[in-house]
Amino acid sequence: PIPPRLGVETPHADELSVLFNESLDKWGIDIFRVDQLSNQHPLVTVVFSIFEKRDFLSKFRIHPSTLVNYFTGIEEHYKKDNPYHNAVHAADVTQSTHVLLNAASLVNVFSDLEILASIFACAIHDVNHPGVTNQFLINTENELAIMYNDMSVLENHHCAVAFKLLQEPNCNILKHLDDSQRKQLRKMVIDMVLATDMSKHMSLLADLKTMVETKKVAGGCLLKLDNYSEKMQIMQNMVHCADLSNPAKPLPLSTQWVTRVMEEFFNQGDREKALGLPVSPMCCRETANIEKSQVSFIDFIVHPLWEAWTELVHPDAEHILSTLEQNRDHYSELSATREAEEQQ
Ligand SMILES: COc1ccc(-c2ccn(CCC(=O)N3CCOCC3)n2)cc1OC1CCCC1
Ligand SMILES: [Mg+2]
Ligand SMILES: [Zn+2]
Repeated sequence: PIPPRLGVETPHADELSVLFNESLDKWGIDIFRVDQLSNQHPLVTVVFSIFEKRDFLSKFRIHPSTLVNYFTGIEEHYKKDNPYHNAVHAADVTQSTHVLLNAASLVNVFSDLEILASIFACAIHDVNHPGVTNQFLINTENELAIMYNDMSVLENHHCAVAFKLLQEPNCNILKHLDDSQRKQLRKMVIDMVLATDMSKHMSLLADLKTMVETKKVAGGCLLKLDNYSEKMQIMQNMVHCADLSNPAKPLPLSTQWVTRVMEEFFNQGDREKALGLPVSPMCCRETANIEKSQVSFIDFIVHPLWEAWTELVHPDAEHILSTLEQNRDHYSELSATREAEEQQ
């Protein structure tokens, strides 16, 4: 049976293909509308449409139904009742990276295999996420923390689940890659997914800043990216930027992500309270200051990262950085009014 257009069966196929024709390559597509129009298959349809647009089915000889089978399996392994770490987040990070890859200054920097690896890594980067943080799994001596010795527990798990699923029948999308390509892709995907662990953030950003400095010296072009580690640094930072892109999206999208991540954090806080564990920062629904937390998250983590990325791909990400700065000011004003109200 040939798979449906857009990779999913939906009564809204026409509306969805119009949305993709207009916005698949755009920063700020309404990914929540993609979720609705795709009959709750946002990841399958986003991956299928990106693979088609980049001609990956023929380039890598992937049968459409193998692609649909595999990413349907991946999508099913994203927990639907996670408010934040669900298939919509995976679709969002995947589509965001697809847009970042189209930056003019990144043209001809990456091979098709590197682009395939980046898109694949985003699609699977949080698969089977349990809706709690690494620290929670470590503190509760969860079997995953035991399995991975407290090191990037979630990120190791996401990789393992994704590659195990490839071995299911009619799911091996890498079947027609040669051995060397498959080995390279596997290494690149692991390197990118493990770099989405927040504990790697500071070293990743430091490397990016160094690269931006050397690029400036080299007259502003991304030359000599022939060695693996420099190219991988860019790919890791690109996926990490996409993973931290919520505050840099148009405000109506950003606020929905804030609601979702806070609900997931508060659920964790409830569980920590019930277990008599200390409640993690920002996880207490009674005391958390949502707007204030967003302002510090942006000021200390997201803005420094996007500032460095914007310099690297100058001038292609200026609009993203300015959206981030506008959103930051919005949350800051909200936080000030809330504080003033609480004074009265
Ligand atoms: C929309 O808001 C957010 C969106 C994404 C993040 C975020 C942080 C780190 N990542 C990367 C994955 C990771 O390491 N996580 C996943 C989130 O939980 C912490 C471990 N993602 C944080 C966000 O807000 C902060 C958390 C509450 C207020 C400030
Ligand atoms: Mg993650
Ligand atoms: Zn993520």
